[in-house]
Amino acid sequence: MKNYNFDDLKIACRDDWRAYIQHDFVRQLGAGILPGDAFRHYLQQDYLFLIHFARAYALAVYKSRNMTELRHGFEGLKTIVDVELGLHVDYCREWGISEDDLARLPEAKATLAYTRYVLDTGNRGDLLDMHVALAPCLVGYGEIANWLNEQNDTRRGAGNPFDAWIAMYESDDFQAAMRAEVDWLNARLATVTDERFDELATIFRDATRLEIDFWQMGLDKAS
Ligand SMILES: Cc1ncc(CN)c(N)n1
Repeated sequence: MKNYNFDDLKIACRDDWRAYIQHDFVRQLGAGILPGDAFRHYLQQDYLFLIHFARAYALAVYKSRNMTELRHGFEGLKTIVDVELGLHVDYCREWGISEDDLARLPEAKATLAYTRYVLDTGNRGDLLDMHVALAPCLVGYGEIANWLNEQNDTRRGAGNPFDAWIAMYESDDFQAAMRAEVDWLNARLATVTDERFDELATIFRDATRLEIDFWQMGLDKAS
């Protein structure tokens, strides 16, 4: 039995993980050339996405068996509600989308598919299944901000209309939440059997594929 860790999940779906982190939507956003309609559609759907993800963290809290697990789930819930959703609503306003607009939004199929997949995985499985399904979201966006900062094409500052988006995910708060999630997963994955790892890798791959669809939804809106 191998001593698994979070990197093994990424290696198990290497191509999908790369397609997610380095998606054209991400590249264009980093270069500041993403069409405004694509970003606006993404922002609107991401508001709905984040509400369901907050519910998924609440489910992780509910499924906790001790204080450590409960605190970990609660910290994830707080990051989404206090940090990400708060910034998101302000950011939407800057892009001409009011809270009333957000409250009336119809949910796109890609949003429905991804959020309900994660909630179903959490309902059906245990806390580890749930956190593995959540990981592409929390860890992926932190990694995307870091990856963008390493690319020559990425423009930072006032010349890039999406600069604040990158700043949100490179922020100390978000990066700390990402590291806490990886540490938590590393500790749990170290003790799983090969069969259990394969089950978890399937969940991780499916959630990653649904992230790719989410980016694509934004790009398709602009075409
Ligand atoms: C679709 C999606 N995935 C991930 C994140 C980062 N929490 C997000 N805001 N939206």
